[in-house]
Amino acid sequence: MEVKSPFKPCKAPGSARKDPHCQKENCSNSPFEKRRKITCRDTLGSQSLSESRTRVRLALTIRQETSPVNQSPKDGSPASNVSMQKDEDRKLEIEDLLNMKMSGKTKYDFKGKSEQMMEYIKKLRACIRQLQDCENKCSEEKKQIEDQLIRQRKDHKEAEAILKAKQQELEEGLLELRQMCSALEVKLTVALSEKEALNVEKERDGELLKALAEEKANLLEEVGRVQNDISNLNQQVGSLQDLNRRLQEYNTSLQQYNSKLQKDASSAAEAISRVQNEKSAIMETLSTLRGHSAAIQEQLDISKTAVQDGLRQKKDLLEEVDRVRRELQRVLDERNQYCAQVLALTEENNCYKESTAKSAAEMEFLMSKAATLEECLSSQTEQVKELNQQLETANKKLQVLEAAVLHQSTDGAEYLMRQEELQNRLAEAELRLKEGELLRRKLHNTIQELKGNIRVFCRVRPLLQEDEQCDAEPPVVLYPTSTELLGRGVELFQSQGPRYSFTFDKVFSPEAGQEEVFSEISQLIQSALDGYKVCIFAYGQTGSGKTHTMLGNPDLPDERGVIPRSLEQIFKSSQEFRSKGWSFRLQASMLEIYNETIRDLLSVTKCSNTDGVSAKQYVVKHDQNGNTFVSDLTLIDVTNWKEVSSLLRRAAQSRSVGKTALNEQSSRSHCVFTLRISGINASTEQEVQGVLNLIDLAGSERLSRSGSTGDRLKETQAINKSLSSLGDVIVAIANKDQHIPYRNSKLTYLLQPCLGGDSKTLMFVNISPDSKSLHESLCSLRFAAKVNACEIGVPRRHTSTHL
Ligand SMILES: Nc1ncnc2c1ncn2[C@@H]1O[C@H](COP(=O)(O)OP(=O)(O)OP(=O)(O)O)[C@@H](O)[C@H]1O
Repeated sequence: MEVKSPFKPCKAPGSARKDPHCQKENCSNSPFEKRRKITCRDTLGSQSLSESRTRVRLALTIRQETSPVNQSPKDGSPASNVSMQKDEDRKLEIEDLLNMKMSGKTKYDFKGKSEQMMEYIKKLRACIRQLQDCENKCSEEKKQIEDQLIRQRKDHKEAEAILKAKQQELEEGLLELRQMCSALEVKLTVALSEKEALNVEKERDGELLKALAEEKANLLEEVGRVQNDISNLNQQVGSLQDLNRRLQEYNTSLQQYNSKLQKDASSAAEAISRVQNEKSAIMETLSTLRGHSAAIQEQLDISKTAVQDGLRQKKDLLEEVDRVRRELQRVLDERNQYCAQVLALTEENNCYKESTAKSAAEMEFLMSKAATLEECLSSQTEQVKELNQQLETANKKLQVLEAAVLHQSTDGAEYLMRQEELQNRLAEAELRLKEGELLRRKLHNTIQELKGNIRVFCRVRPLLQEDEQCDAEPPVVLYPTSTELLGRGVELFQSQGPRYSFTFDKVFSPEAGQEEVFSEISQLIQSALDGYKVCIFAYGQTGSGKTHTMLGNPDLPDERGVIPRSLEQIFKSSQEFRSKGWSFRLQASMLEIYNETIRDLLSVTKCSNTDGVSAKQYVVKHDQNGNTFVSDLTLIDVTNWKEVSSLLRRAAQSRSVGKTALNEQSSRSHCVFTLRISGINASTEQEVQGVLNLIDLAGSERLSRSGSTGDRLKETQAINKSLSSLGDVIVAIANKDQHIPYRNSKLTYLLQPCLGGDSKTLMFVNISPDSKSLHESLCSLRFAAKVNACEIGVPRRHTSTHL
């Protein structure tokens, strides 16, 4: 049975209202469309009632789902609860409506069923209206929600903008923080490097502390020894009191002697200054005289050329006079001839006159001839007169010239006399100068003898390699400029560290050249010729310039060191002394002490075994006169520098050198050059015996700094041992100990007469200005200061006279 729907039928599927949310045509998903479809089908009566019910149920369900009231059931407000209740009731109502069954009185009670159906349709319509109302409400609610959504989006956008601004602010803050962070990192690295530097400093301080502790221990030992000595001395006090009285008497006499010596010294100093003043005055006079002499010499030269010109003129005039004389003679001869002819003619004329018989023509002819001859004679006479006049003038000229020559000669003689006089004065001044020099030398020796100290010169070498020069550290060596310390003081310091000041007899800065250094010691070298023992040694760390100072470069005149210059001076002076009757014999020897073994550097035979150890056992001996000998050592007579130069070259080839961390070519041994000087004066029979010892010691650096291993380590240990023995000897001498440990090393035993005896000793302490060598330089300067304070014996001249 078909049920006719009261609703208008659907026209066509295409004319159906479209769901604004759905793009597809005939989309059946929207609740509105679903509901309309249900209506259409009911109207058409093509669908079953149960299907219509299902559709209404579905529409109801969807409505419930899309209802904003149903979307927030949990908000718990009373209004929402009431609406939910209403919805629930409506749903139940609709459910009941949908479940309702059409039933007639009979199976064919269509009327009853139709009425029921109408009723049912009415209810359904009411339902639909309600649903439409609901839907309208829903769309209103939706609109509200959309407005709300727009507002919320706007709020969201604003919030987003605020957040963005905040984010930007935060990013800027972050950037700032990052910059701060990097600055802090830089600060941190600086702080770390400072910390490292402080650690290094601390380590150095630790080393210093260690050295001080060692020194302290030594001092404590010393104190113990001194205390022992004191107790011994206390025991001896009784016996010494007696001695003391006698010593006091002796002391007074010594004091008197001392004051006398001091007076002598002051008078000697005065005499020196006087002599120096005199010397400078003499030098001035000498230079003036030299100026005069040069001017006179010039004048003399001019006079000599004038005299020579005069003589030449005189010679010319004499030649002229001779020539005129010869001419005169010739004219006179001619005149005589003419006179004779005239006489003969006159005689003839007389004869003719006597014999008048002859023809008048002949007579006339003869008369005319006589007249011509007379004319000729008169002209000849005039010529003679003229020539005589010329002769007279020439003679006068000659006289004038002779007078001029005579005058010039007297002037020349005068000049010569003056020159001779000046030369005599010059010779006299030079003699006085030499005498002054001799006196000065004598006084210098006296002062040095009175002083009785080992003299110490400090030499600071220039910065060498590029890395030394590019060192960022400021200089570590300073030279005080106060009048008192100028040229004598030296200071070591490190930035923010303490300052160490030292004073020596002379301090040479890096600018001082080899000549300047030698000029300060030339007097000392000279005293070797006067019969003294002279010892000069160079001490310092490796690479500080010991070899440069002692030897230098013998092939370059400006670079020659102490050894070549000393020998040149000795050769020159010994030649000069020859004129005073002196003749000298000079013998050179050279040895090195390597690993506590002596090696002869001038030996021509190769006498060392494979280890470089000499097969010969060289033994050091001292005789009663304090002379030192080394057995089997080669002694070579030398007479000039050339010979010495070849010896030095030979020795250099035999020397033990090696490479250390501090010097490419390091001397690994102590090298001793000795010149024995024996002089004899034939006229006075006086003899002198001098010795010149020039020593280049091996480097004094610590083991750790030398970077030595293996053989080098052994060498360094041997070097350190001998140098520390040298220190012990010096300390013992300074302390005036009864026992001086000379025998502790070959070096000290060899130098015994120089250190404790009667020789003149000078020590060069060489230091490097490099900041890395500061500690080594400090050790060297401390050692040198100890040496400077050390009083040794009074130097003695070794002379003898055979009468
Ligand atoms: N006063 C100076 N002027 C210029 N150069 C110098 C000076 N002193 C030293 N030198 C140079 O320094 C370098 C090292 O010097 P030298 O070899 O004399 O040192 P050293 O103390 O003898 O070393 P070592 O103990 O290792 O033999 C050399 O190249 C030398 O020419």
